[in-house]
Amino acid sequence: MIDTPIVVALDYDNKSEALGLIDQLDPQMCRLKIGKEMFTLFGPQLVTEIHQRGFELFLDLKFHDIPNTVAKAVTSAAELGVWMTNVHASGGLAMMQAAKKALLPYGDKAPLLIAVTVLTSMSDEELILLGITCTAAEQVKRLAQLTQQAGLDGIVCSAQEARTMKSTFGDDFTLVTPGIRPAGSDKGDQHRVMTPVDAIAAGADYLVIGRPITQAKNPLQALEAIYTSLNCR
Ligand SMILES: O=c1ccn([C@@H]2O[C@H](COP(=O)(O)O)[C@@H](O)[C@H]2O)c(=O)[nH]1
Repeated sequence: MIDTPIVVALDYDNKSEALGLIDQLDPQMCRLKIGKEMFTLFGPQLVTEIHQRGFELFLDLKFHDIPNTVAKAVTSAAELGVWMTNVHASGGLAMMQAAKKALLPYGDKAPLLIAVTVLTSMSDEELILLGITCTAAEQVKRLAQLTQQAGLDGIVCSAQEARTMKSTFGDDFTLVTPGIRPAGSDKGDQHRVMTPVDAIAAGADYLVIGRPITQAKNPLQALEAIYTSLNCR
């Protein structure tokens, strides 16, 4: 039984480099995530190689399409045996319901299915450019409500929204939070950020952490420092 909130985001264009890092990591200390870049480059074979190394995997492909297409995509993810996968909540209620229904035959072997609300790179100002005139926090709440109505397991949001999400949607509604930045680290393209310790205190269930670990001089040391700061030991 793995009991760690850390999910390391592997955004590499080089498979050997990614496997080199994975081979230093302990599956008890973190889960792994691959997204559009690595899955497009290396495909299901990479999923197999990660599973062979004993890690649970979040397949972060953020499906967003018509219901029939998304249902088939999440079925394909389930066939790969991944731990978690996701869709965009803005794909709508019918799309999310179709995705959820597609996973029913897998029973307790189904991946956790979560929905992306508002990307952590986005600010209130960027939402206005999309014609969304409420704040990011309000839009997250609206999409989380739709996600819960569709019966999904939880959402991707920023840790800044975590406290309100837990109190509104309950403890069983899983919160996966990227945009995690240890104090002093570079925000990069992330806008709604929080430190690992504050994110857990706010109620985040899983912390998705990429560059603060993968781009660190010593990635293993960076991961261990975060793990220890969370009192996981
Ligand atoms: O709202 C979202 C949804 C997904 N992500 C993904 O998480 C990681 C974050 O990486 P960092 O290097 O720690 O910024 C990345 O793979 C994104 O695709 C997100 O950041 N925000």
